[in-house]
Amino acid sequence: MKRPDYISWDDYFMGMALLAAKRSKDPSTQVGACIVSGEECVGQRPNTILSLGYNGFPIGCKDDHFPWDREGNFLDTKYPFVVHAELNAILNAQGKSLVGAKLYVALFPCNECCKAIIQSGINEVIYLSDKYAQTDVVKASKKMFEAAGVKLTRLETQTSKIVLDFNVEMI
Ligand SMILES: Nc1nc(=O)n([C@H]2C[C@H](O)[C@@H](COP(=O)(O)O)O2)cc1CO
Ligand SMILES: [Zn+2]
Repeated sequence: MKRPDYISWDDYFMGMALLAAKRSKDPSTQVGACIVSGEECVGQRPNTILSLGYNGFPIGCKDDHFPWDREGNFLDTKYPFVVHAELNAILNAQGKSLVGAKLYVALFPCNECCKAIIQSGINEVIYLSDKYAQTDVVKASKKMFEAAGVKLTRLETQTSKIVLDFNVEMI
């Protein structure tokens, strides 16, 4: 008989996004994104991970030379420099077609990532938290997603926690 407590596809892909977030050096907010092929992705089997990304500075912009601060003069903060998880995941796909793909991300995408998501052909965004729903950034995103016909799904996970234990001898 099969193991009953295996994780669902949705929890698996959101888990991958959360694991990617662990690579982020942002001291306050770590975000990860996972892009997965959908049923209608040409040349791809469904449920295949196409790309992953997390928030960080662009290649060559060293974490030791660029600021991670949230406050101060604009150029002394992370905001002009950081690449969001969603955009990094799209760019990390390195030209692979994302038409008809799904994007899993913990936090609802901002308006800038929203534009890149729409233009890349991703047609569904699955997220966990919409804690900035009241901001104009998220309102602008929703306006564009709706106009572009991108499906928005808040994920109700089947499991509340997944623990990774590197002590494989214990298995
Ligand atoms: N959807 C998102 N994806 C992201 O990768 N981020 C990143 C940008 C920053 O590095 C960090 C937010 O910083 P803070 O303002 O909470 O200290 O998370 C932020 C959002 C929210 O729109
Ligand atoms: Zn963004």
